[in-house]
Amino acid sequence: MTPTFTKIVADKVTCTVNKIVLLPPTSLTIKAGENIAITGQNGCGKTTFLRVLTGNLRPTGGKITRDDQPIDERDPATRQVIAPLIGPVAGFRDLTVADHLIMVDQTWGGDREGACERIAAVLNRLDILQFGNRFMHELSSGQRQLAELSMVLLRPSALLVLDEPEQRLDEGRRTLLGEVLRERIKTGSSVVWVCHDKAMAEASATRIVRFPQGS
Ligand SMILES: Nc1ncnc2c1ncn2[C@@H]1O[C@H](COP(=O)(O)OP(=O)(O)OP(=O)(O)O)[C@@H](O)[C@H]1O
Repeated sequence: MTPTFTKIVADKVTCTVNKIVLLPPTSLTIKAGENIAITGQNGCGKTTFLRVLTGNLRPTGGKITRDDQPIDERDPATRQVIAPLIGPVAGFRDLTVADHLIMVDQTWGGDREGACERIAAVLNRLDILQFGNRFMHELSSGQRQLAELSMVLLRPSALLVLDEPEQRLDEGRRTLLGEVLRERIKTGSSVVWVCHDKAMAEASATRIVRFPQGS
C-alpha cells in the first residue's frame, strides 16, 4: 500500500544540548501535497529541525506529530511515510550504484521482476544512467549527490525530507532537481527541503519558510 499522511504538526519544537540552543521554538504545519523550502543563515537550526521532523532527534521542548501519532525513526510506521536524505549516505566500497539501488528497492518491498526497470528509470530521470555500474567512490561529488538522491527517490514514501539537495550540483542539474521535486508533488507526494539557493527555492517550492521564525 502507498504510504500516506494528512498533516504533520510541529508545535514550538526546540532543541537544547548542554544549554546550547540548536533549535529555537519553531512551529510548522506540513499538509500533504506541499513542497516546502526552508531557508536561513548557517547555524540557525535548519538541519536540526529536519532531524526532529524525521524522528532522528527528539525535541527537548514542544511537540511534533504525524496525524496525531509520534514521529520516531525507529518506528517502521514513521519510516514508511518519511524518506530522509540528511548528510552523506554511508555506502559500500565494493557495491556499484545500481547494487545500492537494488538493496534499497528490495528492502522497501519492490517486486524482483520490476527492480531493473525502476532503477533504470530513477537513474535516467536524474541523468546518471551511465553511472549505474560505477562504484560510489568513482563518481564526482555532484554525481555522487545525484546517486544519493536516486536512493531516496526510489523508495516508496509520502514525504521526502532533503537537506540542501542542491549542494554540489551545477546550474543545469539544479534545474533538473527542481523539476523532479515538482513531479513528486504531482504524484501525490510531499517535500520539505533546506535550500541555500534562493532562485531555485522560489522556482520549485510551493512555500518558503525562513528560519529562525520571526526573523
Ligand atoms: N551536537 C551539538 N552540540 C552543540 N551544538 C550543536 C550541535 N549540533 C549542532 N549544533 C549547533 O546548533 C546550531 C544549529 O545547527 P544546524 O546544523 O541545525 O544549522 P543549519 O541551520 O542547518 O546550518 P547550515 O546552514 O550551516 O547547514 C548551530 O549553531 C550548531 O553549531
